[in-house]
Amino acid sequence: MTPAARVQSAIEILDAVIAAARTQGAPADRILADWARGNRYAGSKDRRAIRELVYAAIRACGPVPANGRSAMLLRAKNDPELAALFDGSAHAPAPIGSDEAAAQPGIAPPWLEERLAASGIDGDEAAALLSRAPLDIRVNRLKANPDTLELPVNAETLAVPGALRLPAGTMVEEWPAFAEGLIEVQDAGSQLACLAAGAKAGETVIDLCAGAGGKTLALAAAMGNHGTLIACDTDRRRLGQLSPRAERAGAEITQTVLLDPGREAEALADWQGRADLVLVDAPCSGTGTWRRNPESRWRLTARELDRLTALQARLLDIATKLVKPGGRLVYVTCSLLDEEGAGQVEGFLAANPRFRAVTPDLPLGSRRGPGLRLTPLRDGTDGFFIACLSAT
Ligand SMILES: C[S@@+](CC[C@H](N)C(=O)[O-])C[C@H]1O[C@@H](n2cnc3c(N)ncnc32)[C@H](O)[C@@H]1O
Repeated sequence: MTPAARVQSAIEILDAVIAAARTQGAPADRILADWARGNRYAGSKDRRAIRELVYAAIRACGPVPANGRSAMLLRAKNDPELAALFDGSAHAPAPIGSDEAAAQPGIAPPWLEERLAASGIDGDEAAALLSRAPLDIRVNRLKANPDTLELPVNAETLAVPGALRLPAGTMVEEWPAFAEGLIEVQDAGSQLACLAAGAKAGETVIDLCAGAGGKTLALAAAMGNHGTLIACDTDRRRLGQLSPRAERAGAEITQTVLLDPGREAEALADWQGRADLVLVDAPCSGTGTWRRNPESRWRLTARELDRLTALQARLLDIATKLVKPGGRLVYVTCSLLDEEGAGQVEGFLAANPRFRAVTPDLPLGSRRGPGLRLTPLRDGTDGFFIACLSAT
């Protein structure tokens, strides 16, 4: 493909990404993969270049752009080489019209930028939400020793025990160490959230929103495979991914419980007041993960944020009933909005005097209200809010 044809293809893919963002359709990664499958003439270099063009354009636009061309024009404004490729030749984008409008730059749609700023995320902190994420792995202590594990490439050691950092795009899934369950792909921020949970051998632990079990596996490793570990979720497909992962990781203590939305407490009736630890890794807006899914900021609405904060409050309420006297509740979101983090937990503490906040002892992060916050700029992780709540 010529460089100009790559730009035109990127514009068409952006059109699909924008349409999907407006209709809650497929994520950008899937749209790119589908495009590659349907356009076999594009070689690996073409695909890589197109991917770069698409993601750079997504990152550059704040509000949802009108179309793919206006998003690419925004980038072309500051890149004369890119602008020169709009030459109207075969498969190239049409020449840029003198009055043609480029999309609006920014960090996010204005309402969301305002909410972030009100939560103390602006300037460089906000810009870093759209930086490129590295690839972090967790060494699985059930099967490997972080000090002696040999990997095909040199990895950076991090302040997080057992965490290693690799360049983005490293194909770890092809390594024997991955197939054998010696390592798991997991952002260092997620690993810190698990560290904050402080799960210990012999405990009864409930991972209330386990998804595909990323944190469940880390909890099993922290527990040294001793105790009871219950992974719950309302999403059958995600929860179904846990068993094969647990098998590969040698996480033998994990059990799964599929929850019915609105009737979660019923499925967990046997565990009321029995858990040493309940982890609520709550569904959230994901503002801390824009490094990986930059177009997700075009999907979020104020109404969806309200739905999420109400769901988080409900999940916290369900969790309180599971925690035994002297136990703990650890609340985590990968969001940097206070309404999903510090504000949510402040409201919880006001309504639940049985719980008090304890500052998690972590090598990274900074205080935010009753919890701790990790940010891409300061901590080099995805954005997270973590609160440790101890019960009397
Ligand atoms: C942030 S994700 C969890 C990620 C997972 N803990 C991990 O480490 O990979 C939030 C999860 O909450 C689940 N969820 C949504 N509503 C729920 C509910 N009412 N009860 C339990 N889980 C719920 C979602 O299906 C999603 O998997």
